[in-house]
Amino acid sequence: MSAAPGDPAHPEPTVLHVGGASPYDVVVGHHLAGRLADLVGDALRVAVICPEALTHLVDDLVGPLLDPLPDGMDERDVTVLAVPDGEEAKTAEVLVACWEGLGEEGFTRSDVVVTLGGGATTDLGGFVAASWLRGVRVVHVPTTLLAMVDAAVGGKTGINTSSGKNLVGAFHEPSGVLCDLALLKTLPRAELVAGLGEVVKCGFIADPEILRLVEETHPDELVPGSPVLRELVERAIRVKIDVVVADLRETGGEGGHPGREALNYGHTLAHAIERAEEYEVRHGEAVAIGCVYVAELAHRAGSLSAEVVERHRAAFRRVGLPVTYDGAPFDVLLATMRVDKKARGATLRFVVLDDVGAPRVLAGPSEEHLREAYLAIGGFV
Ligand SMILES: NC(=O)c1ccc[n+]([C@@H]2O[C@H](COP(=O)([O-])OP(=O)(O)OC[C@H]3O[C@@H](n4cnc5c(N)ncnc54)[C@H](O)[C@@H]3O)[C@@H](O)[C@H]2O)c1
Ligand SMILES: O=C(O)C(=O)C[C@@H](O)[C@H](O)[C@H](O)COP(=O)(O)O
Ligand SMILES: [Zn+2]
Repeated sequence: MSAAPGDPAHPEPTVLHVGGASPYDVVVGHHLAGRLADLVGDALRVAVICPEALTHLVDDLVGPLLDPLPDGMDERDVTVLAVPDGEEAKTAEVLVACWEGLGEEGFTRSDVVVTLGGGATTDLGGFVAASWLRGVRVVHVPTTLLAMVDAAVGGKTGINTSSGKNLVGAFHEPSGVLCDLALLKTLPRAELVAGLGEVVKCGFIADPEILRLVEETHPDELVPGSPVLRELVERAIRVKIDVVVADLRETGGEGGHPGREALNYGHTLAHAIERAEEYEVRHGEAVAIGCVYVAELAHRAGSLSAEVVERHRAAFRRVGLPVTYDGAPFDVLLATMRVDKKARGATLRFVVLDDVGAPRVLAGPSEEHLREAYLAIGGFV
């Protein structure tokens, strides 16, 4: 993450502004560590929440926070709170351990949490910041494609419980997000591909140009450093920003648009699959399966053409994501889907499409359609 100003191989950073009551910027570019100091400002204490496996990235990130110190500051304490990798970090036990860490440091309301990691880390670290002293500042430095295009933006934070995914959390917007594309170079291919699941999702719910790029680009070109990957990243972030600015707290959209729930496209089944697989399946992979499932459901409910259903299969497959699932009986998944956040009482609600870019909520689909759609993605009842 060392600074490389004016690097001719990389264009200037793109600054994407998120408006609203707590505005902030999402910066996309290369070698952005130098920008962290401005975001941290005059905080005396900084806690970096980071998976153990990525702590080697911390020195480059925090170096500019310590040298030079802001005018008038003669010391700054930087603490690293190392957390378990991936989904294992999103537990009540790890949350409590982070609170204890902040308590030991005497963390006050003017101090800042920095998250460095994938979406599991930004979800956990964001919730630590949301809950400590009822809310301290957080800056996200996402290190996976998925966290850059989705998890770090928009202020949804949380952890899992034994009943399911993200069932405890808060809306807590970051003070800034630094998407340093240089960090993606060490990301395993399977993790990059998982991030493309959320990118393709954004294509279906709001930006057909994303689909065109995916359909016309050879998948081998979707690598860190490629202009097309950068364009996909920026387009997906723009989709997310537009949605969260209009409906930060997921209270609903206007004119039939589902509002923020649109970003949950494919997630009702995806979260149930993740739980059934004890989080051994990547989130982005489960989202791909979940999107194909809900496309099949919409088709049966009479809203989506067979052609667009097949376009789902082709687009997710093209980037290397799964589009079938047969790991759990339908009733097991249905039981988990009943505690999805979009459900209301006994009524299941899904985000479906009438067409590309035209999402809406389907409430209370028939159990027959739910089962048929599961069979259509290779499942069993
Ligand atoms: N809050 C939101 O709006 C939101 C949106 C989407 C997803 N999510 C959540 O995000 C999580 C998934 O995030 P994810 O896909 O980033 O997974 P993740 O955080 O589990 O990271 C995946 C793996 O990549 C490794 N890794 C991360 N950065 C790396 C790098 N630069 N080089 C090498 N290895 C690296 C991690 O150590 C981990 O093993 C899920 O919990 C999901 O629910 C939240
Ligand atoms: O930001 C949102 O809103 C989303 O729904 C984005 C999803 O990609 C993300 O996985 C989110 O964490 C799901 O939220 P949840 O409310 O279903 O837990
Ligand atoms: Zn998601």
